[in-house]
Amino acid sequence: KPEDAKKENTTEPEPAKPAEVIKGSLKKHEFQAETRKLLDIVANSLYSEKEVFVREVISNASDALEKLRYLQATNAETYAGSKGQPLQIRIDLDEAANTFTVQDTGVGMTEAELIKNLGTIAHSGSKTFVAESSKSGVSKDNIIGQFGVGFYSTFMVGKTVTVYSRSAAENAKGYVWISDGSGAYELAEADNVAIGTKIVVQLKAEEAKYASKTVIEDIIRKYSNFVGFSIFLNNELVNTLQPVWTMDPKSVTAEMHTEFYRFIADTYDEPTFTLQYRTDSPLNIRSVFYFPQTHMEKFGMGRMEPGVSLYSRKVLIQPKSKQLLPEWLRFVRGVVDSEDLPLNLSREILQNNLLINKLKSVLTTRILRFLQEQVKKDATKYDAFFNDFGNFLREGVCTDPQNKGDIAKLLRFESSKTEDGKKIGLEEYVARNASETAASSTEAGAADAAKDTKAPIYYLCVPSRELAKQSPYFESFQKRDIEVLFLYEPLDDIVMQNLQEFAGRRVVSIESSKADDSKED
Ligand SMILES: Nc1nc(Cl)c2cnn(Cc3ccc(Br)cc3F)c2n1
Repeated sequence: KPEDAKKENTTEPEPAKPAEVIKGSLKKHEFQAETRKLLDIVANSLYSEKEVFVREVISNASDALEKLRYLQATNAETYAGSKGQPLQIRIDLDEAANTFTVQDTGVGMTEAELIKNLGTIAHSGSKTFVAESSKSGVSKDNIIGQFGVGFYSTFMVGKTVTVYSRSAAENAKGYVWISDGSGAYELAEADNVAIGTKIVVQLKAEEAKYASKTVIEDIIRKYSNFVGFSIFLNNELVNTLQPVWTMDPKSVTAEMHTEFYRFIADTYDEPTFTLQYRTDSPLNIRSVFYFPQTHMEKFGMGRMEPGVSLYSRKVLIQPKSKQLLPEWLRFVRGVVDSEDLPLNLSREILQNNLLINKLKSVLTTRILRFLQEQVKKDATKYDAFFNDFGNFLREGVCTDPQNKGDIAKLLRFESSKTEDGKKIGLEEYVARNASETAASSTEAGAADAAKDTKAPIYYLCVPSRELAKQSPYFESFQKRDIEVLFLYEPLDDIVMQNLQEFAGRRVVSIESSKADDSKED
């Protein structure tokens, strides 16, 4: 695990091993037509950014390590031979030779798997794959990862790819697989092949940047920073941050959250609030959300980008996704990881959208409940947060009808009965004006009558308390000791018009005709 590797010194010089040697002669194999079509798509048109080949080979390596760890635990005797090796991923770059090499000490491949792994996958998925990948709404980059055909993305940047692999099963032989990504590959037995898989990409001349350490380091940090195995780049440990969202919340310290928050939010402040949320139903979710201390929109510095990234099994799928939370929650930073989001082609894209929408509504509800808990926990701290972020919540009342009732509970106002500067919420207002019944009940249907029999929530839009006191409208309410909310924020008028009612009570401005009812008592 990366945290274990931290104890090992991070620049571990790898003892030189004898180079692999081909045994016998290379045998040529033609790809089946199916496979070739699929692999052409992968190597040429599928990915929006070529850099994702790094993510794909690291994900395959991570899966191979995961698989070996499982087999060592369940078939100890068969896999005893591999016990000596640390489970890790090494990437070595050679600018002179213009090569990118990734090696894992994972379960490795037998000769049959080297042949099968590309063929069958292509065979099983290629029709749906080709059909869906053209219309898929979800970013295509992630679909390949599911097939493990991600390996073939190396041909986006490689003119020749050589794979050395030896299965971790006892007495397995080592093999070498070579291809230029066209219709064929060569295969032979080889000596000095370490258990696991080593992929040597001879880079195209125009892709030499992928032999640069800084380029590859940035790509690893972007996509694969939380892979559960140590990743060494030119013998230096790269992935040191822990995937806090997958850890037991009790074992994550505030410092770990702050470090992680600063990494994902690319900022230096600390989160005001932290929510770590995990559930297995209605779908698997491991998530963490941070509420920043400050934001730029209040200075009119333009609209903030959403800040929650979508991962699947610790691998970045969609950075700063726009689909995970409603727009008015764009100030929230964090990570959502769900194993249930296969993004693969067997499900209708529509279903994926249903999955994403289900995820969005579960997350939004949980965040609203969390913020309501913060109001009760520390109203002063919450009010400070509300002073800075209140406009996002006001926007939510106006743009998210499904959640507007719950968002309204988070709004805070001064009133004719609060001390100057002190705020209350709508629930508090309702609770202490519950005894009131409205003066007149109309002949309208039962529902309306219910609404009318409960005293409305009265408010006054006014720049300050002093001006409220001078308002002729307010005078009559003051005389009858009826509490009136003071809305100092211009936006609040629109918010209240959008809200219309709360907890079964109409929300009424004392400057409007509707408030006249109260004069009849
Ligand atoms: N690292 C790693 N380890 C394992 Cl166990 C597997 C199994 N499949 N793949 C993908 C793949 C498939 C065919 C060829 Br040729 C190369 C290749 F990387 C793997 N990659």
